Amino acid sequence: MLFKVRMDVRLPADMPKATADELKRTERELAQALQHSGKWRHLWRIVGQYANISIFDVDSASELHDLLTSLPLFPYMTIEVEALCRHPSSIHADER
Ligand SMILES: O=C(O)C[C@H]1C=CC(=O)O1
Repeated sequence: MLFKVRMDVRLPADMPKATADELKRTERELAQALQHSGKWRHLWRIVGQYANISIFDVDSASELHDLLTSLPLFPYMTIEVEALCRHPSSIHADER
């Protein structure tokens, strides 16, 4: 199942830089592992915002929920999810 996910990150202004840096480091490690696994198919920065648009390929909505809530930055993110399916006019036959 494909999902489009928008994540907006807002770290508290008074969060120590070392804490923020460690959160971002662990977030990057997990995000890259999930990309290597094929679960996190696309990760795009939204220009000018501390936000991203991502495409996830997971087996269920529950799996996506578990994955998103496991992200180190989850407590500091607002997340919007939209389910996707194949467009009948798409020329990309491999899309599910
Ligand atoms: O920077 C972000 O958009 C938030 C989050 C998503 C991947 C990652 O490494 O951090």
